[in-house]
Amino acid sequence: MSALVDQPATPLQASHLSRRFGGLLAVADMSLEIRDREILGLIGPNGAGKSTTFNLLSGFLVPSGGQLRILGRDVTGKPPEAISRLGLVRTFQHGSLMRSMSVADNILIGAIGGLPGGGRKDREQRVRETAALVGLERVLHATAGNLPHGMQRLVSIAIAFAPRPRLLCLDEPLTGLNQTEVASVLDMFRRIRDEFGTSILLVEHNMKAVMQVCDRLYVLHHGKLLATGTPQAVRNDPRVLSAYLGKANVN
Ligand SMILES: Nc1ncnc2c1ncn2[C@@H]1O[C@H](COP(=O)(O)OP(=O)(O)OP(=O)(O)O)[C@@H](O)[C@H]1O
Repeated sequence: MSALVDQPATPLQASHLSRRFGGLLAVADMSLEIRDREILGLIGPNGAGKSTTFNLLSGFLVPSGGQLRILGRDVTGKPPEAISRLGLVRTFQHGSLMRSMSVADNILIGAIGGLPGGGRKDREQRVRETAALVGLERVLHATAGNLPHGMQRLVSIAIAFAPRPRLLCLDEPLTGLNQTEVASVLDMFRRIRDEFGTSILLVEHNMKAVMQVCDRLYVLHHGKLLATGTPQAVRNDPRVLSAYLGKANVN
């Protein structure tokens, strides 16, 4: 029997990524991977390099050095559309919805990308299923921009998840949500991981939520990787505690 057994490719692998802005090295020698079916958190104090890393991983910034692979393919320097075609979809910190359109039409925009050969019925079904998953089924026909802030956040997540990406990258999705909303969004993330096999990357400042929902964490500090591991391991890492001291409480 052959010893070479096909291994499923790692969804995302970044090796020694760096990014310079003029004289500032915002991200240096960043190596990380996002594994199958995991919720991965990217955390660190303000200015640590989280957004820059997130933009490098989704193709919105071209790296100054290093390599990026999605599902085993080298996509270093490729534009965001090429990366999203391979199954990585991202959201934006300030939301990514069309305010004057209905919730259903917003989700439809996301669904179309994931159902290139699908007909109207397939798309409508995808919109309904996605709305039900994120808890928007009762406001499908409302104008997105008229919804309360928490629901608008859900619309952004629904648009991103409608094409059923392999990798869902969420930029501060919990900002402005109350405790009840946070709890239900965390449950939704777990369902997306468990029922759809999607890997989720979270950049998030809400430490309590990150510690609850993430399988693994990468901690950045001054543009470099400071620590990685389970929330439990990271929480007890003296280097992490010292990086956060006086800034935010990692617990
Ligand atoms: N477009 C840019 N031009 C110049 N400097 C930049 C640019 N984007 C980010 N930086 C700098 O790079 C460093 C890392 O910034 P980045 O936004 O990635 O950090 P962050 O961890 O996301 O911070 P925050 O938690 O405050 O959002 C900072 O010093 C920032 O000022």
